[in-house]
Amino acid sequence: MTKHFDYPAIGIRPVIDGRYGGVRESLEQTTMEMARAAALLFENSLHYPDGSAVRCVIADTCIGGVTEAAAAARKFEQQNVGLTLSVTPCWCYGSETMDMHPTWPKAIWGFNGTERPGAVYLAATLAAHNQMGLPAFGIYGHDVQDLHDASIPDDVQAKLLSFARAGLAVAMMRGTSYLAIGSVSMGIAGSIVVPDLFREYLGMRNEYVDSSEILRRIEQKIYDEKEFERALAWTKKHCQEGEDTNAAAKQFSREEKDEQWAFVVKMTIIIRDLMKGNPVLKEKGFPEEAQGHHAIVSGFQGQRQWTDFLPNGDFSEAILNSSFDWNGIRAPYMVATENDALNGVSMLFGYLLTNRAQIFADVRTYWSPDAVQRVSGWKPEGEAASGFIHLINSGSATLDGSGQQEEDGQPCMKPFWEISEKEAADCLSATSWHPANRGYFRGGGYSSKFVTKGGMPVTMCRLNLVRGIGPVLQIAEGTTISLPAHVHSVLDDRTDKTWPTTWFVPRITGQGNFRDVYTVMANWGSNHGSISYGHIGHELITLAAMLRIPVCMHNVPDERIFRPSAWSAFGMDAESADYRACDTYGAIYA
Ligand SMILES: C[C@H](O)[C@@H](O)[C@@H](O)C(=O)CO
Ligand SMILES: [Mn+2]
Repeated sequence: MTKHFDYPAIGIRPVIDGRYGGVRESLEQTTMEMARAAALLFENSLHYPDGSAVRCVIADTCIGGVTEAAAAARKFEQQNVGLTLSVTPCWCYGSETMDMHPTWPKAIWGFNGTERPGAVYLAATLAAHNQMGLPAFGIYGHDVQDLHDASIPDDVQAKLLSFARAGLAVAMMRGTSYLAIGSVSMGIAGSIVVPDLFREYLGMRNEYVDSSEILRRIEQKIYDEKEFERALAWTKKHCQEGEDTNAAAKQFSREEKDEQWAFVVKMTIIIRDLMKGNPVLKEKGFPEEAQGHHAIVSGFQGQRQWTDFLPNGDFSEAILNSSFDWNGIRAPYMVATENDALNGVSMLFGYLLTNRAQIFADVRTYWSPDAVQRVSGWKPEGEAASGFIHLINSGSATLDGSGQQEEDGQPCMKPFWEISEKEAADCLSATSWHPANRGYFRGGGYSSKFVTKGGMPVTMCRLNLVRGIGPVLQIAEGTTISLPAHVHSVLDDRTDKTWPTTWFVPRITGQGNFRDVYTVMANWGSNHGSISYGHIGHELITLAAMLRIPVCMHNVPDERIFRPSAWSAFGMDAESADYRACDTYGAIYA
């Protein structure tokens, strides 16, 4: 487990007018109070992936000039700060006080007052940031506040939190790894793992193990055997086996099926250990294996060499991506099926921004209203009136995606520490585990089947690599829907009905790639998408700007979009400005 101190902190820089003899003294307290208020907001609102409160580090003194700026930078380095917020209620000296760290995401909150001009410092210092190629986010309130008003207005809070969530995501992924287990799955471009992307844009490294490592660990019992017994008993009790839809001649015997259950449970423990390590392995004489690959996200190739003769990874991927297992309710592990690293990164973005488990899915079918009516006799209405998209893939969809958790009577997916025992149990009850379709998976295994409850606000995203541009991100906010039972059956049964299904309607704007539901699907850049609970498109946009990844398609309203101040110097067409700004600054770790 990561220790709390290992998570990066938010560094807070109280910036002040350096003139002693009256001005500085009169502002010391107000400035420090602003820093404390920001820290309190972060600590009370934001959590690390283990559920603990976010840590803030405030500079020891107000920063009135370069010496104090350097002292703050030194303190921040020592205390594992990963992003900074400068706050000030007054005029101070821009380039003399600014945060000049080359990679920390930065923001400045300039108090919108008029007794002293914090917003003037903000503008002056943003100009310095832009002149020096160190983009920073600018924050100041819409309404003028009185100098001693210590409250943080709602609009300022929203921007502070968006900045902090995205900045923490940047900081938390840096220094971790993507673990590829196996290689390229069925020619899927996203599983051609490109190390330059990880190193230059995300600050991550790539680890690679051959899938045979899983077999070795199974054969040589390199796993916690006690945990395995516990895990198997739990699985037998909580994971109900579903109908075997294979032709009778292709069905495995009961004995073979039971062996496969034991196999996939071991695989699950082993994939987790490969990612994170496990001290029990050291006690068993495997100190190297005990360390793990420091992986914040992984992918399992599976198809085809592995699944052509061994049980598939569906159980392992689904359980690891969920917020619960035989060890209770716990943080999900990000595991991409088909080793689609680009979708794995998309999941990681959604996860780090929300602390919620993610649904990995094929973006499989656009169902037009006419097609639905033709095959089911039902004319789609309400949210389904313009058609919908069938999201479905065996494996990596989190069981949290069944929608059995609730907030205010509505289905939702929660951070693990808010999930009740009953909600976890309900997700498991809503899921059946079917012997894998042997046409695809000759070696068997078990695929998770659930149908996502309608009514959840969700955001689908996907990172693509485009030769000549680099990475681009696409984002579609929308909602899950429920279909009338008979319509669901007709549509679902035409596909791989032993896989988890989510019916998704993106929010349509009538324009561009969001002209209609069909156009969203037609412009999706790959076979996969990652689906996060909530409408987090604006936070993905802020994160993408920090990483210098342009957003090629989104349906987020303008008023929610928050990018570094420099972006507005690239012109008034937001999309084109985003592309040129990302191109100008380049990957942050290049
Ligand atoms: C079983 C099949 O090979 C599926 O896994 C395939 O359609 C995909 O998921 C492609 O993304
Ligand atoms: Mn797929």
